[in-house]
Amino acid sequence: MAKEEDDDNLPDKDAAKEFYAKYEPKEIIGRGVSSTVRRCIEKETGREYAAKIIDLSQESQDGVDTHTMRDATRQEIHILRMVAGHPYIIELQDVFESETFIFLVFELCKNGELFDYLTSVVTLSEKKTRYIMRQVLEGVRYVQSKSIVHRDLKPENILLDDQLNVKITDFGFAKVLNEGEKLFELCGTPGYLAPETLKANMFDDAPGYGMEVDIWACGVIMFTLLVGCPPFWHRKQMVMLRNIMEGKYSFTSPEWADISDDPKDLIRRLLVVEPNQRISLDDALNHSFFNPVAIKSGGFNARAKLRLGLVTVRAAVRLSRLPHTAARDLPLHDALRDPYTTRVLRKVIDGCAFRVYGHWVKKGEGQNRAALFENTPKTELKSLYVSNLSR
Ligand SMILES: Nc1ncnc2c1ncn2[C@@H]1O[C@H](COP(=O)(O)OP(=O)(O)OP(=O)(O)O)[C@@H](O)[C@H]1O
Repeated sequence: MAKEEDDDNLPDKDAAKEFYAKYEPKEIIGRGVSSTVRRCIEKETGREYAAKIIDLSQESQDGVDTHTMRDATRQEIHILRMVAGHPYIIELQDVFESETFIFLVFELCKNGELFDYLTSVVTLSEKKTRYIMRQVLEGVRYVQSKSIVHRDLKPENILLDDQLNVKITDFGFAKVLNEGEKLFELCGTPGYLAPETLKANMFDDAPGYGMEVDIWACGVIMFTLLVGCPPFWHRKQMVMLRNIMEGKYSFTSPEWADISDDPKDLIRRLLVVEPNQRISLDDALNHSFFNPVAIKSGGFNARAKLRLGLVTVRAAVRLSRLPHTAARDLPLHDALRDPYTTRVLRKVIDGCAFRVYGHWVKKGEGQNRAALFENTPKTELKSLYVSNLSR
């Protein structure tokens, strides 16, 4: 790394003697609105961590009060400590505070954001989605067990460690809820907002929202993982927000044709507009998507037997069709005439297009992978939230 860059970005040494005494900062691995994240090494053990260095003086220049920023960070630290000790939630290892900087030392997630992983693979198989979503739902269940609502769940806030295990992060919008308490502030990222969050902001008589908003966001994430584009996206944001409030999305784009019924059914139950009819996290984790052929030893389970029969028949049909569907047997003129209709080629085309153009070259109406990159409103929403805090 260039020396000037280090000089530019590393906080004054006097400001955080304790941090430098214990850790050796290395290269920058990410940037937030008001923070820089660096890999660092704990001197005593040689273990690697990620240090999020929050520049409070920078916040002051941007017009957000330093004290407000400090208080908001302390609140985030408080919540991070409440949710500590779960395998699918980011572990806060150390905190150092100085006049102008706060250092948060986290466990290092070598595989970065789920968002970037999805970008590199375009879509996830049902199996991978099952693996990731089980961990996400378990992590959120733990958060809820502490009466905390995260309010900003999305693939950017789900990090992956070196084993590709989920680590839910960014508790900047999280809040501890009292029994029966409802919230009204608008905060989060537009495409992931639950209908009740939008209604709480739009209608005076709205009942507010609670922890169910995180379950909705899990539905949006799961949909996005499977097909690589979000369920409610529309190029006009107002239409997208209306789609969310009406729960208007569909499984009609070509990718869904290859996806089985179980994940669709779970998404339908997660994306229920009425929060008290939305599936609970326990029920979501017990859904057949996570237990494909659960046959209990002992008693006869008709449902499981039927499912096993269906899976077996489907597998047999696929095997018998293999010679006709495999790419090596695809007639050249078919492949040239309409390659996108062939699944195996579709995957390759999507992957190439994505790598070349850096965005989704989309066919289905009303959906666009580029939407995944439209995160900028978060900044506006965050400052809205911070200004709410200062009231
Ligand atoms: N523990 C970690 N391990 C590996 N990379 C990380 C870790 N924490 C953050 N990063 C990387 O650093 C980037 C910035 O993280 P940060 O938490 O500052 O982002 P942010 O949530 O966008 O910021 P802000 O809270 O200011 O909005 C992340 O997008 C991620 O790529």
